[in-house]
Amino acid sequence: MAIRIDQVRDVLGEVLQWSGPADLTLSRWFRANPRVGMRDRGEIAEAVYDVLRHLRRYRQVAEGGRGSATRRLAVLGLAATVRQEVLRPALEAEESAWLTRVLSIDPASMPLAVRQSVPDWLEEALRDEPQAERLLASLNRAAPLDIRVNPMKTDRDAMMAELLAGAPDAEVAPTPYSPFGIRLQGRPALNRWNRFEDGSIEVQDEGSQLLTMLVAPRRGEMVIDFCAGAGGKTLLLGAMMRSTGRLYALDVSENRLARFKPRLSRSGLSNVFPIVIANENDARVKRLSRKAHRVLVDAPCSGTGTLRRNADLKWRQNPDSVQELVALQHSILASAARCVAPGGRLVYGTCSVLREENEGQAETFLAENPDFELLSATEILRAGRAGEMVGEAELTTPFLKLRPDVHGTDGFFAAVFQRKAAGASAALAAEAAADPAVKAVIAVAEAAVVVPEVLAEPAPADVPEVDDGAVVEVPAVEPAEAPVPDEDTPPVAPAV
Ligand SMILES: C[S@@+](CC[C@H](N)C(=O)[O-])C[C@H]1O[C@@H](n2cnc3c(N)ncnc32)[C@H](O)[C@@H]1O
Repeated sequence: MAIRIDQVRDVLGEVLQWSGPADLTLSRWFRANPRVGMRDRGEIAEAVYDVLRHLRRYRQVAEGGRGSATRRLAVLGLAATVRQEVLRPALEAEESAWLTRVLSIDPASMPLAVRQSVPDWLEEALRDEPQAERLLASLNRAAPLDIRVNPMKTDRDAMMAELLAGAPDAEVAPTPYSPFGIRLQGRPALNRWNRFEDGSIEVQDEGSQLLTMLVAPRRGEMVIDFCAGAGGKTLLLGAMMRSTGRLYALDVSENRLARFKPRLSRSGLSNVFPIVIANENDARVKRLSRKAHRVLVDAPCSGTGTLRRNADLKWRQNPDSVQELVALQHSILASAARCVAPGGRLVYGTCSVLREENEGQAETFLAENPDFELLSATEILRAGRAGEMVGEAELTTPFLKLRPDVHGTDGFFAAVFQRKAAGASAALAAEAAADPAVKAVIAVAEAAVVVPEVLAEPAPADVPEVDDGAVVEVPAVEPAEAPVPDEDTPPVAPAV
């Protein structure tokens, strides 16, 4: 344990420089210390993430201690994540007495922002949310691991049965809302499971799955995933389209799209076209003007909904960086909207819990784009297979608003817009009518918005057989080697 304290202190020394995302710094440290075993890595990571979650409170209570401030933080992180009888023998008597004193401080005596360890700007932004403290507390808890089955290759029941056969002690449950999700608690021993490798499953938070389901693409459509990143949502979109039609996966990041390619080849999809764009106004985007039935904007955002997994984000963001994101989101949304065919659907989503990135952005969009109208996200989910699972009280606004304390997902927001098919300005209508390609698209899009969602469709008979070939090692914690997760779901917590 004495070594463990030093290890956590060393990692914190690097992570608290804020030179990059904590998970990357941690990976770098593990690579530089290859003799640290898998179990030890897990313990180090847990203590480091605990400190990042509770940094402000720990710093305040640890102010009075002696010795290195980083060591004090390391001891507090370990006190929260390993058993006291393991930790205490590694502490000097004075340090142990200090720990006892510090642990007895009642958090209720502290201001909200200290108690819940958030910067003032974030507390101010969230204080008027319903049950604000409960929300903040839930963002400080470790998240379970959600995986999503690939409906092109298997189904949830089969995967759950297989999972339980391989790890009977695993705490496994279907996700409550998404029909594609499986939730794993704790650290199940699944590290010899080949289903990541054969594309049957992906790591993806249930909230991310639900956001994607709002797009509800249909077979044969033209769909654009405008901010596809490493393709977490693209893969589900492609499967919902049953590998038909055309799905353009756009992103400005060549690296992220490169990380998407191996996932895409595992997935069994042949309808996806990844395209690197220079920016949201790229000429290739302009060529897609009014052509798409469905466009998803999974916007770059503050990530404040994912603090359970990326606690460092709250310390690495500030009001100015959020403002920059808001401006970028506005510009991306404007360009993406131009790609939507009359009658087509535009879904704007974030993994943020900040109003200005969410409702604020949606309201501005509606004010600036009178040819779009807002659809009810709740109704769309009800029409899909998530329908019977979405309770009345849980999704009451026209937007999709998910929170860890209410839905058990990361914090997500989505707004669904539809470009008016009739009643669009005369100029737009004339332009559309003049283009036979667009005309065909309009007809399909108009049909698409009134028929039941693609999720309600029965699975086709030609679902490929599940390949139960070679078993591969899926290592824990090390993001460079772990299965690539959804962008919103970095692989920091439980090991698979
Ligand atoms: C939230 S992430 C996307 C996550 C991804 N959809 C997934 O589910 O895995 C936002 C993405 O937007 C991309 N991005 C940033 N600026 C952009 C722009 N101007 N146009 C298109 N994509 C952009 C980023 O590179 C990043 O991959």
